[in-house]
Amino acid sequence: MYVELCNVNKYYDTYHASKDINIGIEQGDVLALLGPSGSGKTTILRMIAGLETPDSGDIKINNTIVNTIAPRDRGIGFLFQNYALFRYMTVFENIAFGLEMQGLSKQDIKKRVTELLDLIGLSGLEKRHPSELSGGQKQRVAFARALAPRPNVLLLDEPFAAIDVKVKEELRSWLKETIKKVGITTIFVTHDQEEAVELADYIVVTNQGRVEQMGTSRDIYGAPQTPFVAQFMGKSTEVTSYRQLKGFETSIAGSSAIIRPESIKIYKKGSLKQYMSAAERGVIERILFKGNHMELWVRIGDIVTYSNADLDGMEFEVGEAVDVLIYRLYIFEHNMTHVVENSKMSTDNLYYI
Ligand SMILES: Nc1ncnc2c1ncn2[C@@H]1O[C@H](COP(=O)(O)OP(=O)(O)OP(=O)(O)O)[C@@H](O)[C@H]1O
Repeated sequence: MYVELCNVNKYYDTYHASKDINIGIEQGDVLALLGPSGSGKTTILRMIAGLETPDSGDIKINNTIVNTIAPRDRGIGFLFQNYALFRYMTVFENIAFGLEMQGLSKQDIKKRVTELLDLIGLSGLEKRHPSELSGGQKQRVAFARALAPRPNVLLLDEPFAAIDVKVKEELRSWLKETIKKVGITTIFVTHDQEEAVELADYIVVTNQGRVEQMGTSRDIYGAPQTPFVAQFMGKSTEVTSYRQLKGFETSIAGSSAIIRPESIKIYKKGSLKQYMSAAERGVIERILFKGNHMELWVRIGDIVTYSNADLDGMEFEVGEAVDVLIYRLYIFEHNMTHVVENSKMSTDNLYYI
């Protein structure tokens, strides 16, 4: 592992902000720290940076314990959400800042800044001041400034938080490509699962100061180990009376289960040609227009859940009686998650529904 946290604990007075954190990232990989506000993501990032000191445990970079090494000597570059560019410096001066601190010659500084301007696609704008740049351009300059001294690790704290939605999407894919091009080990904090899934090779899900799960986004989405992770990754419905559902009567007696919207399909009453024995009777409670799709909320007994529907698919009305197929549940039993398919449906035939 290139960056590693081993049994790390951090208290703010009596508040236990990081609880026995064990995570690692290989050289060149991108890791997302993903969790709700207050779950301890930034505290982990700040400890890696050296801006906070752990109360116990070790932080290692390239196999060296760095607990007592000053932030500037850890070989780390930072990028924060609010750009933090120096307002009175030009783009060139901002990018050159860390290089001057390193005492590089004027000639070497010029060479490196030119190289970075090319990397961020802003060659020609070096004389501008931050006030003459768009939000996305400012963030690119901040990225170049963080990379200029050739750090071994890049830390990003909510890098897109202050950027508007459209620019954010563009900037995200640009950042992903650029990080991979440079090949730098990167750790970033986000509360946005879409951002984590798009950018990261590995995701660490944090909750109440703990690591709930670490893995690829596919692992975390497809095999959530805790109810928290299952609900945090994608919107879903938690149910306790899931054994009343057709096809799940003999399922494991767990504490609760999650129904994901993609595991449900809603049909016009009587239109189902197969799997009638697996179908529930439901009533449409709410229809929400979501721009490129609809959300159909349906009541099945005391369970209210929802699925997504195409805009050009079947049309439904609130109050309409419908047939509902539930393909799969994620059932939680102690610390285990079971992915359970509907026993009344043969998976061989799923594609013909
Ligand atoms: N310097 C501090 N002193 C006291 N408590 C702190 C300090 N910094 C953070 N905390 C507390 O520690 C907990 C974790 O904070 P942290 O900033 O790590 O969470 P986060 O997941 O990054 O949240 P956010 O997304 O809101 O930034 C929070 O309850 C926060 O109030």
